[in-house]
Amino acid sequence: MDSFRSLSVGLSFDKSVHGDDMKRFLPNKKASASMTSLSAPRDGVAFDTIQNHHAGTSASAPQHQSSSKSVSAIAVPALPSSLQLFKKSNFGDDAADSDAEEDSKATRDAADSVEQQNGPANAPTTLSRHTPIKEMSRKHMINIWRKHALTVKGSDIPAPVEHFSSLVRPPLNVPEHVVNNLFTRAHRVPTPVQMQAIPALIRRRDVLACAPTGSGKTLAFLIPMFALLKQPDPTSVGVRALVISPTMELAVQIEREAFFLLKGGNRWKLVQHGQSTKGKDICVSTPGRLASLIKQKLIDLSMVEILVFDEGDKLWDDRTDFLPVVDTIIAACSNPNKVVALFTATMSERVEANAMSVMHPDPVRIIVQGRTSANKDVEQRLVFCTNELGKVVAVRNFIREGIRPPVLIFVQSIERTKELFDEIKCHGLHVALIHSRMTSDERDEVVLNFRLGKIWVLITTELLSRGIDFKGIGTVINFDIPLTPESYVHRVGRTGRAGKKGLAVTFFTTDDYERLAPIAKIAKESGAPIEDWMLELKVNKKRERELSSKTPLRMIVNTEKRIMVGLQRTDRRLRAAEREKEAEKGKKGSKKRNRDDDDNDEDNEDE
Ligand SMILES: Nc1ncnc2c1ncn2[C@@H]1O[C@H](COP(=O)(O)OP(=O)(O)OP(=O)(O)O)[C@@H](O)[C@H]1O
Repeated sequence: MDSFRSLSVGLSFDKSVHGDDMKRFLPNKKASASMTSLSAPRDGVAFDTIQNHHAGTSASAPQHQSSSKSVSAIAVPALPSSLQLFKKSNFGDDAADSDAEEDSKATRDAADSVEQQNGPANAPTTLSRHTPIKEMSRKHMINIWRKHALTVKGSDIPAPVEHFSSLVRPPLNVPEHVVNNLFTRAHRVPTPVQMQAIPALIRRRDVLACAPTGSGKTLAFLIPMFALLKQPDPTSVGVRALVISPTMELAVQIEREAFFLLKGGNRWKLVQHGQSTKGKDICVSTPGRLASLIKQKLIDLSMVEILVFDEGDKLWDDRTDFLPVVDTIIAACSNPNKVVALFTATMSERVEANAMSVMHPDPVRIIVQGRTSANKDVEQRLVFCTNELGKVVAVRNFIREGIRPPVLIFVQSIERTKELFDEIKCHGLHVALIHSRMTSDERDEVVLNFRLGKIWVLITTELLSRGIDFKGIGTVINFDIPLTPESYVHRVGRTGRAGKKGLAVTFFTTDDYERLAPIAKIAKESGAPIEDWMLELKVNKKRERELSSKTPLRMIVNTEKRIMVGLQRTDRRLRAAEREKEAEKGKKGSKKRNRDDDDNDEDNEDE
């Protein structure tokens, strides 16, 4: 942690270049308040999660306990009826569109009101006052799919949803508070993956969805989760919805989104680590944490009604260590009627087949754009650097010429996060590093500070390559070229999120040529101007597989460390040479002694 304390040094960004970006980081009370709320529940709101025992920060825990005695419930009052967005009896799509301005004002008022109240939870919402959604013709469905580059497979596919206001209407019946909350964020129109995945899951169909990074997959499974669960069930013996994510950081982020959606609803409960799961509704966790809870019999998954694998290709990839753990979890989710869903931005056919083996027959398969395609809102550049030192020079040049902060830099190993941190920290940047060997408290602190804009440049490993939604990341730099095309898609997808534009720069040297072609292909397909020679550097499939699991050896990028390691190596070589010399001398000495002995023997024989 000492390294992080050195980060609050002055900035050296050019204000004329970064004026707009810097404004984002000026103290913003509203943003700070919402940041604080991630770990510190607001008035009248208490929520526990399986992860927040470590996310939570020492400051949050005592507040939490003092605000609620039985610390495991969200207790937010529903909106007063005068502020309900859905008070109109006929809240159709057209009406919603024309009332857009009015709604957003009412929604802001409603949100403010929720913040201020601290009363008991409301009675269940009545949904019958909404008119049912009209049936959609097959032709209209196909038009929507075409318009949004959606490929949808499966039989009897539920009609896509074109506006969030339709969600409250039968047969979807999403709780009103969920939709109210979407409107407070000005989310009115679903993204393509949401359009199709939400109705499919609500109709209890298993779903396999592959859609670009930053296209709203989290809400695509959380919204139907609330519709499927309908009401909190304090009598349930175990959790009813389970979301599995590959990293703790992502699990915490998903919980935050769930927390956002359940505001204003009834007393939904999220599981806290170590607590009994009795009477709890939702659990978001990593496979490792879950497996350990299952082993200790601290979690009952037999009641799970909806099981979601976020970043599912990582969890279902048989080249990773997750698969046996995932098997244990699936075995524990013994309810045969559960709905199973997998969401990702990159899905190979092998992963799809693996996942389908635990789903009901005929799941709805949704692919937006392609199986491994980069987000088109990200401007992608592949930059040749002569060698490792050339990469350091290139990073410095980027910073000097005016980088768009916040910036995320990916390297291939934990060691290299430290090396690069030491190499660029002297440039007066608010720079930090994060990797999986840090404690969860340290990681939380870095992530929070990055979110708050206190850290401008964050150096990381694959740990943050997937799922993490940092608002406003302007630039991603692949300092070390990713090992796989999938990793490339996820890494560059940390920018250009939710319709915003971003820049992703990938450095490569002559040593990286074998890895370049598939990445260049993805960049080209998403509109980057890629030179043909890069696409022609193909390797065969076998070699491609080898490369994907082999981290290349690279020269140390930190000058001090390189000199030190170089000196140590020279020292070791000198000592080895000396030892060899000594050994040689010893050998010669003993040969001579042997010869002398032989001579003596001969002398003796002569005698
Ligand atoms: N319908 C919507 N309209 C506008 N913004 C949205 C909508 N749905 C989600 N968002 C926003 O888009 C951003 C990205 O969403 P999310 O993190 O779910 O993306 P993702 O598809 O899961 O990305 P990744 O593949 O990287 O995990 C979030 O900030 C979210 O609030």
